Amino acid sequence: MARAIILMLDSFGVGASADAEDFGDVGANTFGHIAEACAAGKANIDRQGPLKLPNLEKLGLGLLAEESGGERPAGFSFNGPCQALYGYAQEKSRGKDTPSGHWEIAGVPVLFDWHYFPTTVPTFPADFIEQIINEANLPGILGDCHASGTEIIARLGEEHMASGKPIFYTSADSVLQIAAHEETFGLEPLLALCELARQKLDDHGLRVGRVIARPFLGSNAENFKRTGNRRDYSVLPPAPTVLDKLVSAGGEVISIGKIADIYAHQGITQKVKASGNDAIFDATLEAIKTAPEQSIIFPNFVDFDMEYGHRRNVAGYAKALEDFDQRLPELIAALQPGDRVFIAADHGCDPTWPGTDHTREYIPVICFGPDLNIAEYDSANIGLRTSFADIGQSIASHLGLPATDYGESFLPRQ
Ligand SMILES: O=P(O)(O)O[C@H]1O[C@H](CO)[C@@H](O)[C@H]1O
Ligand SMILES: [Mn+2]
Ligand SMILES: [Mn+2]
Repeated sequence: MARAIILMLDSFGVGASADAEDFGDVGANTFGHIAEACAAGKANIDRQGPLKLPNLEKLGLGLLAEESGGERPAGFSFNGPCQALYGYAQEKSRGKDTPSGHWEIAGVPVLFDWHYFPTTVPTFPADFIEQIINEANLPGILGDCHASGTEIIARLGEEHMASGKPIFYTSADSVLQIAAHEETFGLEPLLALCELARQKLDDHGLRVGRVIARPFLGSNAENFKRTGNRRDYSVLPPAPTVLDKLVSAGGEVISIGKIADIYAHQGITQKVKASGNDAIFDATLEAIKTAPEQSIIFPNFVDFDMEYGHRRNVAGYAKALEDFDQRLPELIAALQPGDRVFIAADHGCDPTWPGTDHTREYIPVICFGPDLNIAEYDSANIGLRTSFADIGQSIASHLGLPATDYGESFLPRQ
């Protein structure tokens, strides 16, 4: 039995990476700063005191974060021995966005430049917007600027409901986001509009990573809330990922949450819809119980990023981490011999950092399994990995798949 389970903690960075200066992120540290705030009593909403992640800590989280961030996060003191391989990885891809991080983890770094929209207003090309307005028969659009998604629906949501004009915005990532009310505008029209926008961007030769549908509900600025019906329209990864290689070899790739969207539905054999970290955890446990041999089970825990990192909500992020940690024993108990669990992230999103964007950071790399014998390694510490692709290459080795073009495996080839 050989299976791989990738627990993607979306945005859980462990310290500014060597190239953070290029991104204005020197000093960022998602994990380190959350731990620091908790230890200082500054994150006591729905939780209390120092950050407690005992299960992740036993897997080497504190030890690896000391190496990646320069000091042991506040409140973490476990010195091993660890029942896991632990290290940290630097991103080769040029962007600190979600697709770049995910694709690189699957063995395909993004070595081209995405198209980013300028911070000037309007931000989107006039001819592109004109075409969209004409073809979708819209009364116009709102926004056309850089914004935080929750802030812009509070600011423009009521005008949107009254006028029927959808809200177009972007961020420091290569994204075009369209927010619209799920009832007054309608979910299906919003999804159709996003598909049209995806097509037009591609026609214009604009290499925009994702068009994202952002439906919301509510009646006024005080109570607008985004729903779980978000959809991402991604371009295809530029080369076959380890997911594609497993599908070609007849295996199963089970997407849980937004994974399928991030890989543009390529290299995926089953899609499990789940929204919210807890539901995603439940779906992951279910897949672990039922997935056949030669499977990749791949959940993305998006709340860390979407609900807490971008919202700069330190206490919320800390609580979500503690909730995740508390459930890890359930997952460990469900594992079967031959399973390898990888805990990783796709970029940072330090909730103490200025702005609302991602931060260029190292990611944690933790690997364990019931029959992974750490004694066979010189050390459980696998140190600095020079690409996230080491994870994809290790999965290729473990599942006996053709090697990916990038990355060095830290697992033996089966
Ligand atoms: O502020 P919201 O809409 O959550 O946007 C965030 O979500 C986008 C996609 O993950 C990112 O580019 C980031 O800006
Ligand atoms: Mn992400
Ligand atoms: Mn994000």
